[in-house]
Amino acid sequence: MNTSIVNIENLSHRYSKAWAIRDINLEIRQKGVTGFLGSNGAGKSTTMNILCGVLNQTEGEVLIDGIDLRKQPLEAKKQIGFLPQNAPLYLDLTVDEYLRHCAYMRLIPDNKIKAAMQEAKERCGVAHFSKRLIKNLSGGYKQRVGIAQAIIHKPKLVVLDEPTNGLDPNQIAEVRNLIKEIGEDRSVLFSSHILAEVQATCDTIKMIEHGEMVFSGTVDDFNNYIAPSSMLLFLENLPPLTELLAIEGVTQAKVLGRNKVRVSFDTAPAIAEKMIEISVQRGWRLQELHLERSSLEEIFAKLSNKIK
Ligand SMILES: Nc1ncnc2c1ncn2[C@@H]1O[C@H](COP(=O)(O)OP(=O)(O)OP(=O)(O)O)[C@@H](O)[C@H]1O
Repeated sequence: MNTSIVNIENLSHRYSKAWAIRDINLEIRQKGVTGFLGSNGAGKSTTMNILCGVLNQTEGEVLIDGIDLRKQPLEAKKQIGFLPQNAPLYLDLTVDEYLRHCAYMRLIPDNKIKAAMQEAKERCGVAHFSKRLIKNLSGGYKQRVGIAQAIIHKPKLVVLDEPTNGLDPNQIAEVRNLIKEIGEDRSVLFSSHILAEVQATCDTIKMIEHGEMVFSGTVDDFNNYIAPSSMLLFLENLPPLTELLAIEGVTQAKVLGRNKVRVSFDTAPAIAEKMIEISVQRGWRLQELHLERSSLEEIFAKLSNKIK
C-alpha cells in the first residue's frame, strides 16, 4: 500500500519569465491534517493549483495516490477535493442546488447523489440550510458549503487554500474544527500564513518561502526548530552570579527577582541536566527550570530568511 497520498518530485513552475516555485519535493501522508505555511506570494497557491490539476506545471511530477496527475488526470482527480482561495460558489443557487451540480460534475452516479449530498451536508453542518440561497449564508457557512463540495465525492485528499481567510474569530474556530474532523479519515492539506492557526489545526507542517521548501516536519519539530539558548531558574537559595557564570557553557546570568534568574548558554549539551545536578550538589534548592523556546514568529522569520 502506498503510504503517501501525494508525492511531488522536483516541481517547478514559471509564470512568463519568473519562477514562482523551484524544485519542490513534497510527500503527504494518507491521513491527518498538513498545514502549508508561507508568506504572501511564497508559492502556496501555485503549488496547490498544480497539485489539484488546475494548473500545468513547467517541470516535475505530481503523483496522487501513486497516479501521475499529468498522465492520468481523470483518475488522479477522483481522489482530490479542492477548495480554491476564492470558493467557487454560485451565490444564486440554494445549497442543495449547488451541491447537486457539484455531484454531477464529480460524475457521482444519479442514484447515489442524494446520499452523497446528505452526507457532505451533515459532515459540514449545513444540512439545516439545504434550501437557503448561498448568497444569504454567513461567511463561515459559505466556507462550509465550499468544503462540502470538496468532500462530496469522498476524495482521499482534500486541499483547502486559505479556508479561514476573511472569517470572524468564531467562524475561524468552527472551520478549523471541521478541518480537523475531516482529517480524521483522509488527508487534508490547507494553506495559511497564520502560524497559530497551523499550529492549532495540523499534525504536520510544510513551509514554502520564495518558491522553495524550507521546512517539513511535525508541529513539535517546528516549535523546536531553534534550540533554546536561555533558561529561567527559580532557586530558593540564589547563589552569587559569579558561581552561575563559572559553569561551563553559561554565557550570561541576570537576576530577575528574589529567587529568579535568567541564564543564557551556548550550545553546551545537556545544560539543563547539568544545572539540576549542580543545584542539588550545592544546595540551591531548585524549584523550577524553564527552557525559553523561540516564539513561533521567530521561527517563521528565521525560516523565511533561510533562502534570501
Ligand atoms: N497568474 C500569475 N501570473 C504571474 N505571476 C503569478 C501568477 N500567480 C502568481 N504569480 C506570482 O507567483 C508567486 C507565487 O504566488 P502564489 O499565489 O502561488 O503565492 P501564495 O503563497 O499563494 O501567496 P498568497 O498567500 O498571497 O496567496 C508570486 O510572486 C506571485 O506574484
